[in-house]
Parts: sequence; structure tokens; C-alpha cells
Amino acid sequence: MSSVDEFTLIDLLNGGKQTIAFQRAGGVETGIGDDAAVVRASSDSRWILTCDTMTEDIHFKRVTMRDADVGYKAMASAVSDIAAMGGTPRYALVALSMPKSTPVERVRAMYDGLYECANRYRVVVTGGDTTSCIGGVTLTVTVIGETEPDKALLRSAARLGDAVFITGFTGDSAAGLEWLLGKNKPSEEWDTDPELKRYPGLIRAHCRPEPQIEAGELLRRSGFCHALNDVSDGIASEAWEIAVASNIGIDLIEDRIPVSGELLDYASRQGKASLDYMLYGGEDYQLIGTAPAEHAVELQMQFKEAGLPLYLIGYVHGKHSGVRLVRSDGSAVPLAKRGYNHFTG
Ligand SMILES: Nc1ncnc2c1ncn2[C@@H]1O[C@H](COP(=O)(O)OP(=O)(O)OP(=O)(O)O)[C@@H](O)[C@H]1O
Ligand SMILES: Cc1ncc(C[n+]2csc(CCOP(=O)(O)O)c2C)c(N)n1
Ligand SMILES: [Mg+2]
Ligand SMILES: [Mg+2]
Ligand SMILES: [Mg+2]
Repeated sequence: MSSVDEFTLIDLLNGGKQTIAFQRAGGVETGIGDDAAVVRASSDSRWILTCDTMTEDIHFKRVTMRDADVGYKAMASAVSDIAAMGGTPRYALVALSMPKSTPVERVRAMYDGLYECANRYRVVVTGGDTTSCIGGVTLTVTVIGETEPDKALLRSAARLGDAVFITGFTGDSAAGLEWLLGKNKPSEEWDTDPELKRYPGLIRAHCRPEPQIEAGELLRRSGFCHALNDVSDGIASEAWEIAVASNIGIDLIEDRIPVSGELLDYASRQGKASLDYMLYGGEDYQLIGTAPAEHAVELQMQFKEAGLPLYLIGYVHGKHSGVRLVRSDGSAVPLAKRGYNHFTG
């Protein structure tokens, strides 16, 4: 596996001859390659299908998340892919694998968190599967959402002349993770550790991310949004996905990318650049997308009226040339397609 990165592996597994004829028929309007698939439900409705997995020691440890956070975030990260299509989440299936020795209280706490998130985003859990396993806990959440025909917001829809937007702060989750790993305190002891309370926003961003369903629905209804993606692997990686899928280039303007006060404080104390957490950290679950520049301010007004932020952070230009970062001095530097990748570190 060491010679194949995560995205190459997905292409490899799904590009074979046997996939072509049958798999691409049957009412599938958007197949593998976007945040979620879009399939025909009826003449006036489309289902949006997605699943995401959280695995112990890869996505969480006992020192980075409480059990209830694990359940909450497993649901939230899957719901986020529905937001990334501009859809409305409806149903979920939950697959749970855990060692035989797992205390029932631990599972109970995970499910409390999972249902807290499901209730908040109005998702009905309709089933799932449970197995034992060797090793840590794994939770896989499949979410089914809904949208109208031709309304799904795809990564491939960015156009020359679009502005690039983001719905909120990024980098906080990665900084929260680093802070918690550095402290290495069992999550049961967090409440009694006064030092851990220094960055509540960073911890919340990591443990209780907020999938941007309301923002995604607003983007869909506005009719202005072209491309959309959620930020699971860092802004750089997600902007690259839009650039490649849409065959365009993206310039991100460094000074326009919003940064939280806690991240600024944390990064400066670590002697690190906050931008590194924002561009390459991941697990933020904000939405990054594009809309025609002439409608961008109107879109921002609609967000303001709804009480939601929307930041304009760049623009789409010419032919495909990847993603660049425009620095304060006006220079543009190419951004590597770096971010979280399961098989390359
Ligand atoms: N094992 C697999 N078999 C078939 N399709 C897959 C598999 N893994 C991923 N995919 C598909 O590949 C595409 C990209 O998946 P990926 O997981 O990178 O997207 P994402 O869920 O938006 O990102 P993240 O998992 O980082 O949140 C999606 O359309 C997904 O359904
Ligand atoms: C203990 C621990 N170590 C590292 C990380 C960081 N991490 C794991 S998966 C991922 C990307 C999103 O996942 P996916 O692509 O599977 O949706 C990131 C940034 C973590 N959360 N916990
Ligand atoms: Mg996604
Ligand atoms: Mg995924
Ligand atoms: Mg990923």
C-alpha cells in the first residue's frame, strides 16, 4: 500500500472494465468522485448518498476525544458530505465494530453523541450493523439526503470569473488535535485540567464539528453557487479537488482567509504559522466553493440575513493550473496538493 496514495487507490479500485456498463446505469446522475453520489428518486426528487468512517487511533484516541464526541463526529462528518452537495440530510445507517472487551458504557456514550448530532440535523437513524473486531472501535455512518433535480452542487462546476468563498474558520480542528495530543490527558480528566480549558474553541472544533447544512441549503436555494466541497482534508487539498474536477485554476488570497483568535494565539505560542493549520490541517467541515463574482456580494448579503458568515477568499482563473496562494506582497506561489492522506501520512 505504501506506493499508492488514497486518491489513486480509489481510482484504481473503481476504474476497471467491469464497472463501466452496469455500474454507470440505473439512474445515477453523479457517481464516484464527488462528496456524495446523486441518484434519481422520482421526477421531482434526488437522493444523495454518502458514507464516512472513523477508526480508533486514526481518527481519534482516548486522549483526543471523549466517547460521546466520537459518535457525534462520526455522524457530523458524514452529514457534512450532504452539506457539500447542497442537500438536506434525511436518514442514516450506522455500522459499529468494536473489540469484545469494549465496556457497554463506552458504546452507550458514543451513541448518545451520535443521536445528539442526528437530532440536531434532523437525521433519522434507520438501521446499521454491529460486529466484534480485533483492534479499536470503528464507526461507519451512511447518510441519505435529498435535493431537487439538477440542484446538487458539484466539485466540477467552477467557472472562469467565479469568486471563491468559505463558510468559516479552518485550522482550529488541527490545532485542537495537536494541543490535545501534546497534553496526552485521558479525555475523562479534561474537565479537571485547568490548562486544557485555555483553547475551548480549538477543542470544540476538533471534537464537535458543525456540518454546514444550513449554509449548503442556502447556497442551493440562492441559485448562485457553482462548485462546492467540504473541508475534510484541508483547504489546499479541497481547492485542488475543485480545480481538477472543474479544469480551472484557483488563486486564494492569504489575507482574506478567515482565522480564529484562538488559532492565532495557539500558533504564535508554538512558533508556527497559523496558515499551515488552515491549508493542510483538515477536519474543519466548512464549505469551500465558487459563485459568479458579480453575484458574490448578493450571496454574502443573503448569508448575513440568515445570520451566517461567508468569506470571499479568492477567484477562479483561466485554464487548469492548480491552486496558488497570493501573498500580502502580491506574489503568487503554487500550493502543493498536500493535506491529510490516509496512505501517505
Ligand atoms: N472504497 C471505496 N469504494 C468506492 N468508492 C469510494 C471508496 N472510497 C471512497 N470512494 C468514493 O470516492 C470519492 C472520494 O472519497 P473521499 O472519501 O475522498 O471523499 P470525502 O468523503 O468527501 O472526503 P473525506 O473522506 O476526506 O471526508 C467519493 O465519491 C467516495 O464515495
Ligand atoms: C489521533 C488522530 N490523529 C490524526 C488525526 C487527523 N486526521 C485523521 S483522519 C483526517 C482527515 C479526515 O478523515 P477522512 O479523510 O477519513 O474523512 C485527519 C486530519 C486525528 N483526527 N486523530
Ligand atoms: Mg467531502
Ligand atoms: Mg470519505
Ligand atoms: Mg479524507
